[in-house]
Amino acid sequence: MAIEEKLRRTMMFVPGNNPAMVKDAGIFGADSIMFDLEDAVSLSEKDAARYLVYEALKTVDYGRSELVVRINGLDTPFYRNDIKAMVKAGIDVIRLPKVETADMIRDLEGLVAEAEIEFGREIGTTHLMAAIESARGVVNANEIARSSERMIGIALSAEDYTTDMKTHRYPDGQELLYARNVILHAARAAGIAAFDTVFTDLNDEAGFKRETELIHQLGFDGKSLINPRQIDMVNQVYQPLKKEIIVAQNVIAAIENAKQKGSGVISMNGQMVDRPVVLRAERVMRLAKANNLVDEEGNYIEK
Ligand SMILES: CC(C)(COP(=O)(O)OP(=O)(O)OC[C@H]1O[C@@H](n2cnc3c(N)ncnc32)[C@H](O)[C@@H]1OP(=O)(O)O)[C@@H](O)C(=O)NCCC(=O)NCCSC(=O)C[C@@](O)(CC(=O)O)C(=O)O
Ligand SMILES: [Mg+2]
Repeated sequence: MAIEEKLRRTMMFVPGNNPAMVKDAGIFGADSIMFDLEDAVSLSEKDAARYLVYEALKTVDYGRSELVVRINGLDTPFYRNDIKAMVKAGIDVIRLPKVETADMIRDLEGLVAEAEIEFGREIGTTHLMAAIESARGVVNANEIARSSERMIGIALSAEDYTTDMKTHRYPDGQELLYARNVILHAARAAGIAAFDTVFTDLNDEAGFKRETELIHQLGFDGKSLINPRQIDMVNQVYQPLKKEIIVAQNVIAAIENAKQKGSGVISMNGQMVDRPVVLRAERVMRLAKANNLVDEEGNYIEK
C-alpha cells in the first residue's frame, strides 16, 4: 500500500493564522511543514487562516519540505472549505485530526477526490494522514491505517489522547506506551509511516531528547513538532553513527557483489547478510545522506 517512503523525521506545526511563521516556515529545514487550521487557530480566525495558508502555498517557495495541512475536524463547519482550498492550492498531504474510524478517512477521501476533479488536479495526488487522539482511535488504528490507498501515515496526538484517557502527560511517558505501540504496529502492518506526538515544554531539552530517543528506538519515522528549535534535536537522534554508516556501505557493496554472482544471501565477518539487513542498511544510508554525513558516492565525510 505504501506510496513512497520519504524521510519524515520532523513534521513541524505552523499556526495557520500567523503570517510571519507561515511565510518563514521553509527556512528551518523540517522534512514536513504542517500548516494548522485546527486547534492553533481560534474560531474567529478560521477563514482568515485558510486564506493565508492558501495564498502562501501559491506564492512561497518552501524548498524541499513536504507540505501538510491539518484541516478542521469532520464535526466542524470548516472542513469542507478547508479541503477545497487546500486541494486547489496543491497541498501534498491533508492531515485529519481526531480520527476515530476508517469511515472518517473514507469520507475525507471522497471529498478530496471531488475537489481534485473540480480543480483539475490528478486524482489520487493529494495524500492523507490521520491523527489519532482518543481511545477509540487507538482501538481502530489498524483499520484507519488501511482505510485508503492515499494514506501516508498515522500520528499519535498525546495532548488530546491523554485528556480522553483521563490522565495527563508524565515525564516517563508510561501513559503513552500502549498507544505508541498500537499506532506503530498498525502503521508498519499497513506499510505507512508512524509519527510520534508533540512535546510541548520548550524549556525541557533533556526531556525532549529522552522522548525522541525512546520513539527512535521503538521505530517511529519521526515526530510532530511545535518549534524550529526541535528540528535539529530530532535530526541528531536520528542520524546514524559513523560505524553504522560504514557497516551499511559494506553490506550494500557485498550484496551488490553477491547479486552479480547470482546469490541473495552472503556472510560478512561471520554475520548473515540477507534482505532485512540490506533494507536496514539502505535506510541508514538515506538518513546519512539527509544529515550530510556522506558524499555523493556514499563515503563518510570526516568533520
Ligand atoms: C510555542 C511557541 C508559541 C513558542 O514561540 P516563541 O516565539 O517563543 O518561539 P521561539 O523559539 O522564540 O521562536 C524563534 C523563531 O521561530 C519562529 N517560530 C516559532 N515557532 C514556529 C513554528 N511553529 N513555525 C514557524 N516558525 C516558528 C518564531 O516566530 C521566531 O521567529 P523570529 O521572530 O523571526 O525569530 C511557537 O513555537 C508556536 O506557536 N508553535 C506552534 C504551536 C502550535 O501549532 N500548536 C498546535 C499544535 S499542537 C496540538 O494541537 C496538540 C495535538 O493536537 C498535536 C497533534 O495532533 O499532534 C495533540 O492533541 O497532541
Ligand atoms: Mg489535538
